[in-house]
Amino acid sequence: MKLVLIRHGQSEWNKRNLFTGWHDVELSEQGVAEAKQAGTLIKEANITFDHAFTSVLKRAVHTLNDVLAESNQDWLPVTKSWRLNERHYGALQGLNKEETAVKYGADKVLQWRRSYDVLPPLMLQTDPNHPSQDRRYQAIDQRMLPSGENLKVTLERVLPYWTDAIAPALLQGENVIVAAHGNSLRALIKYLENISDDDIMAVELPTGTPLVYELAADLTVTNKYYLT
Ligand SMILES: O=C(O)[C@H](O)COP(=O)(O)O
Repeated sequence: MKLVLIRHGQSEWNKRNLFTGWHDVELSEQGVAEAKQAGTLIKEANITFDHAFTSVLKRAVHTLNDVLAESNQDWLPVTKSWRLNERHYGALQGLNKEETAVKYGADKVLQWRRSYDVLPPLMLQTDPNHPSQDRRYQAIDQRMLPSGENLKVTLERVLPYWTDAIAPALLQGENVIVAAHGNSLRALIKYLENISDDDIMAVELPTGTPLVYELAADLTVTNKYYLT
């Protein structure tokens, strides 16, 4: 069976080079075009799905909608979960990445962005943008609400969703698409390909580009390629 991972198309905040995390921004015009193109590529490759998964953030949800529309699979059952959200970027959310590098140093910012286990600076629970203020997240155990996540913490909350929701669909022989985010997908890729904590630092995912995994019956990866 096939597992297709797709990072959302370019968002308005990708375009402005802002740390985004759980902030809910729309796709840019270019991002919509990328999502539609991804759908066309999936159609041309004759890939059909049995189930789709996405996050509760509109840049991923809308990317999935465009992909399904362009590949004529609008009818597909879709399941959304906060566990597929982008990593929470803590107090960095809304800041410009380049300006932050000038202020705190490029090395520090690289560490915040790509190290496996360094946490970004904390977002306080009293912040009006903290997820505890958002209806979508009220069902989450308050102790799990992040104040800033590194890739390790992101993997720890993505993995139960893989095990409980995505893997069971694949194990039934279903083809699955997951439309999510740069870092929630990097976490999944680290797990799927057994990539080390050091090597995952260099793994980057382009926006709006379907990544196809062909999986054996036990879900080991037998082949991997981008549709471009
Ligand atoms: O949340 C963000 O800012 C981006 O979607 C991913 O950012 P990164 O490339 O800094 O991890």
